[in-house]
Amino acid sequence: MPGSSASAAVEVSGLVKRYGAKPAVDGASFSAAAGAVTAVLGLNGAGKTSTIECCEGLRRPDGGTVRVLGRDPIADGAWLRPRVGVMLQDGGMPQAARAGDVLDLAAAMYARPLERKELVATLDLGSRLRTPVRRLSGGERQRLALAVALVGRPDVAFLDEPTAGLDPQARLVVWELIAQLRRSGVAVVLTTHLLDEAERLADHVVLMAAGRVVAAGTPGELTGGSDRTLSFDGPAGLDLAPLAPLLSAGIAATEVRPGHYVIANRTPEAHLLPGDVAATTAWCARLGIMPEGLVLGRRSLEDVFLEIAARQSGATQVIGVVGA
Ligand SMILES: Nc1ncnc2c1ncn2[C@@H]1O[C@H](COP(=O)(O)OP(=O)(O)OP(=O)(O)O)[C@@H](O)[C@H]1O
Repeated sequence: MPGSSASAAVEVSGLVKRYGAKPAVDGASFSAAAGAVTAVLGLNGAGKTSTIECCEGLRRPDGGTVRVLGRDPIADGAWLRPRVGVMLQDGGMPQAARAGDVLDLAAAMYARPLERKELVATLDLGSRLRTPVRRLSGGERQRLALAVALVGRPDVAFLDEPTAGLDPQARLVVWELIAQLRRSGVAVVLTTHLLDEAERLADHVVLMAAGRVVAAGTPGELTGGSDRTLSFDGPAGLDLAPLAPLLSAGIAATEVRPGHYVIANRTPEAHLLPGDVAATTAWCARLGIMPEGLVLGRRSLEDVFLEIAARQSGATQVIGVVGA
C-alpha cells in the first residue's frame, strides 16, 4: 500500500507543490517498488513532472513528504545522487559538449559505471559520440539522456517521457532496456503520454489529474481485468441523458472524445449485460444513427484514462483501486 510499504523505493505522501496560488501538485500520494516499473500518467499539466522533480530533489515540496530509498531527496541529495538516475524531459545536457564527453562525464561521477561500449551500442549512439548535443536529432538526444541516466547503475531511475519523439524501432529498444532494468531490481518511475507504453511496461500505474492521484493500481486492476465495454463512433455531442435510464444499474455511457462513445461499468460490482448492448443499439436505431465500429471488448487503459479525463470538468473522481 502506498504510504505504508517498507520495501518501497519511492514514497510520496500528501505531496504539495505550488508555483503560485494554485497548487500544481495537491496532496499526491503513491509509492514505487524496487524491481518494478511505475508509470505516472495524466493529461498535460496534471502535475507529473512537478511530482517527479520533487522526487529527484530538483524542487522543494511545499507540503507532504517524499522519500527515495528511505531518504529525503534534498537533505540527503549527496547520498542519493550516486544511487538515482534521472532523465529530464528537456535532457538538461550541455548543448555545446560532444555526446561522448557528456556520457564520459556522467560515468566519471559513479563508482561502478556501466561499460560505455555496451550502452552506446544498445542505444545506437556509436556514430554520434563526436557530435555536439545541440546537433543531435530529438530522438538521439533522448537516447543520450537515457544513457546518462543509466550509466551509473542506479537503484532508482526517474525517466520523464523516455520514449517521446522516438521512432518505433528506438522505442522498442528503450522498452527492452526498461524491462532489463526492472529485471535487475531497479525501481523505474516513468511518466508517459503513451497508454500502450504504460499498459505494456508498467507493473503499477498512477493516474494524476489536477495535481492529485485519481486512480492507482496494476493495469489489470485499473481496467477491471475482464470487464466488458461497448464502444462505437457516431456524431459528436449526442445527448446521452435519454440512454442512461435504459442501461442497467452501474452502467454508464460516456463520450470519451468527440464522436467516440463508451458504454461501461462505473463500479466494480456492475457488469455490462446483453440487455445493455440491445438497449444501446435500439437507442441508436431510434435516433437513426449507425453505430460505426461497434465493438464489444475489454476496457483498455486508454479507455480508463479517457473516461477520467472526460469527467475532469467535474470533481476528480476515483476509479479503480486507489492505494493498490
Ligand atoms: N516552473 C513553473 N512555474 C510556474 N508554473 C509551473 C512551473 N512548472 C509547472 N508549472 C505549472 O504546474 C502545473 C503542472 O505542471 P507539470 O509540468 O508538473 O505537469 P505535467 O503533468 O508534467 O504536464 P505535461 O504532461 O504537459 O508535461 C501546470 O499548470 C504548469 O503550468
